[in-house]
Amino acid sequence: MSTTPVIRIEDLSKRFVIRKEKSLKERLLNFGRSNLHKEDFWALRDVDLEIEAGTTVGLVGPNGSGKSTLLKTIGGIIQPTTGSVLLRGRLAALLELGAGFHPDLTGRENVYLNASILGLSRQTTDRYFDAIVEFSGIERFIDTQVKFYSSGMYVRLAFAVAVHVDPDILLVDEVLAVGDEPFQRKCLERIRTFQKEGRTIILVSHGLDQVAEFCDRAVVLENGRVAADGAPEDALMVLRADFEVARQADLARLAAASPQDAAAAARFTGISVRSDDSEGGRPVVDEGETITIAMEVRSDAELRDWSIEVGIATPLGNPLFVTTTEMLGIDLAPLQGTRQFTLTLPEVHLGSGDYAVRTTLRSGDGAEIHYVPVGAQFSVRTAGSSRGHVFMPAIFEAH
Ligand SMILES: Nc1ncnc2c1ncn2[C@@H]1O[C@H](COP(=O)(O)OP(=O)(O)OP(=O)(O)O)[C@@H](O)[C@H]1O
Repeated sequence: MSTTPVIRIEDLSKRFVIRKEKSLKERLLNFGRSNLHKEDFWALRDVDLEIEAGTTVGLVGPNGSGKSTLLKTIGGIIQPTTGSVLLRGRLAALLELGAGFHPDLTGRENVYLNASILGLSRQTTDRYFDAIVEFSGIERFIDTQVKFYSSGMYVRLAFAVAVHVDPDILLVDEVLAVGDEPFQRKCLERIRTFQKEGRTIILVSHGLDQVAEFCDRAVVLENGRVAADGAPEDALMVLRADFEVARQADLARLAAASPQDAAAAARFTGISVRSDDSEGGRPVVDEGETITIAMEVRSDAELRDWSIEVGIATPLGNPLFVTTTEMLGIDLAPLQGTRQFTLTLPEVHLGSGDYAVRTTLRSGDGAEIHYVPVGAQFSVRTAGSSRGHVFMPAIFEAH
């Protein structure tokens, strides 16, 4: 695989001007002038990215963080306010539903129009036409105006065109999600083929597991800026942690609306992993050895009939192990104030890698009182005789 950048984004920013209705007071004060006032909104700020040929990059982030704006800027559909995008090679893009299709033209006419915009001659498109229609699976509607298409039919045809025009770079926004399951699977298979052929793909997705599975790299956008960029596992961990911060802030806001409940709410006030060894500040345990998870819980009001759940998850948040005080047959005494607890796992049989400890406080009916998805992290070291999240001794013999 070559390491030449095929996309170079430098210092890219995009400003939108939003027009808002003025309040009644503002209207009275500005009598006679427009009822709208303008506000600048920066959808992208100082984005620098270099994307190497042959990589699949997942663009992730909360709603409104600028993913589609970045993809459209790369696709040349919107112009940046500052900065530049340099591309090497033919680009095909699947952006907003309907982008690139003319509603009054038929599917057939749109295939030719689209292909010619992407630089294909009529003869070349003639050659690909049947394959495009077959891939799309909408033969019956190919001579219908696309304004009568369902959103799924739109995407089927648009994806079919995009993958048949021999692009070096493929941009795919969330649109694939509107296709039905068999079609999505077909698209993902095609994307895999593209990867093997060394093409470059940028994929916007809210499916973080999908990004982890398909992408070599993930870029996290938050408020128009790059918040993390790197191996999917690391970048997605940043995003998940930020989602959790936002969720806790939401909970805090809700709690602030009823301060009595907030003060009374029980919560974890400390979670750590103890082991004999550490690397770069992170506890490390050798396979087969012991770790101890220490927790501190605080409740200002008396907490009765409650339990603690402790889990171990991969950096991407997939749970591997869960136990609860209930499962362990332990009845926790009522709690008022602060108390410490430990859970000891005398033999850790995980594979090499990093893990997160997640903890949940639950009331007697199982309802969640406080959930901490990444309370602490630790690494496991093995002899290196296997890969995967579970460690098992392996003996190989010739007979
Ligand atoms: N044409 C426009 N005019 C004004 N504001 C816009 C325009 N296009 C996008 N925005 C704003 O820019 C921000 C980023 O939008 P964008 O669609 O890029 O986000 P996104 O990360 O793709 O979100 P989602 O996950 O919801 O699809 C949003 O706040 C959006 O309202």
